[in-house]
Amino acid sequence: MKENSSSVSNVSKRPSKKKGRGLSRTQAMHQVDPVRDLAFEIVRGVMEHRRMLETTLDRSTVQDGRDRAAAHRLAATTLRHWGSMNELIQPLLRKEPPMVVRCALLLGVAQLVHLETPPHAAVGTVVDLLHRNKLSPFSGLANAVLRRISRESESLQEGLDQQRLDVPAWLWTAWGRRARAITKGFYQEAPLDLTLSPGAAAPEGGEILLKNTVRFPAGTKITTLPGFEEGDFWAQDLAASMPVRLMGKIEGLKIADLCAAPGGKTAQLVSAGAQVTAIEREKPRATRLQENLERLGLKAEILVQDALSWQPQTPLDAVLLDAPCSATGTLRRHPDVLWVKRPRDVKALAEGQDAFINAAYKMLREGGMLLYAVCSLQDEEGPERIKAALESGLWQLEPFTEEELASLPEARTSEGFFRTHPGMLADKGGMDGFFAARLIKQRL
Ligand SMILES: C[S@@+](CC[C@H](N)C(=O)[O-])C[C@H]1O[C@@H](n2cnc3c(N)ncnc32)[C@H](O)[C@@H]1O
Repeated sequence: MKENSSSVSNVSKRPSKKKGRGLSRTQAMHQVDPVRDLAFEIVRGVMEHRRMLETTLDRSTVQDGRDRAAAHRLAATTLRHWGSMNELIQPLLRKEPPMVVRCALLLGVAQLVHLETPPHAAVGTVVDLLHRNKLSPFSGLANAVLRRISRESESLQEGLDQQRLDVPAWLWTAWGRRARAITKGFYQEAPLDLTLSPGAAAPEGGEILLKNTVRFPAGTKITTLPGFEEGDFWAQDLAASMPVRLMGKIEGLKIADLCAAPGGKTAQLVSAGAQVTAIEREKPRATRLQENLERLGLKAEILVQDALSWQPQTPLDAVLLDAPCSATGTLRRHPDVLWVKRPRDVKALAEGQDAFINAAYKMLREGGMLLYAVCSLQDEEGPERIKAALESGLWQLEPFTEEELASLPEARTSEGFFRTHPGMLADKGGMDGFFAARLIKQRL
């Protein structure tokens, strides 16, 4: 499957003008290629250290926005197709190369097989990358493997079950019958969905998906759209906009948004007329939430604290819990999640989600509503959490009705939960994976 990546295919290395002091001639010749260097760092971070892609990007000294975007795209493509590309090179290796070399090789394969980079550039830049990283002994191997792939990629790919290979076994099993559709969905780059501020007109050129949600093609920069500075909209995937919609009429209600930053759902709650307390534990993220609301001209009480230990002065009408989760629903944007998360992370997150549900119980008035949501595809973080909450006897499920989900009927489960995955709405560009359920507080 080819991905559209003019940015990477057009970026060639920039040979250094001057010889660096103390560098060998070869190193000096090949010292500047910020895109591949950053992509290499990102992929190594994920595969060697289980470090999230965004963490490496945040730490990077590469400033140029186009270089960062091209590096992100190259790294994301490599991570998305890691499993099948690994299988592709396997028969061409006589010995197992160290992981660092494998990262460089697969960056090359991604360029050849998925990004339409001209073979001489893909091979040459990987060889240079190895030289720059004191891995020159592997340059012959890279040359041989990548040249062979560039000549024979079609026949070498024959019979490979790409989708199956690109997903770690534990996730493939956990996704069950949804696995193929999910994988096909996450191969696509996510479009840009905007939620419109009350009364704002949609910027031209978008496709209206639902009331107040407009879709622009993948790669659209939100800051370049007219109306951004004026606060006419914010970025929010269609699926992510659904939990608040599913809270129904909330005008005038006292609501806490327990895990609030960067604030997409807080903005929806305030726009719908609720009195909102937004709680966020991380200070920098709370600052971002504040800035986002200011741009949109919306007001909420923002508290920087641990929602697990917060108690309102008077019981609340509703709580929105967009709980910390494995984020497997966001694989289109974050393919690193595939390789960073482990089954034990999901287990620990599920325990945390139960703790948040119990904390929410103490905040609500009797009959108050908990809207539970996670951007996860895992049963343990979705239906299983709700089943556990119901078994406690503290809650009653208020199923989402057919009318409430008339615009997305395939997202309604037989239990009355909301559940999406990246393969849904495929003809319009897909959507994130989300789970949501509505619980009502019962008397003890
Ligand atoms: C899934 S994100 C929330 C996205 C947000 N609801 C939105 O729509 O923009 C989870 C957030 O919860 C925050 N968080 C995690 N644990 C928390 C806690 N114990 N108390 C408050 N916030 C927490 C994280 O810092 C993160 O910003």
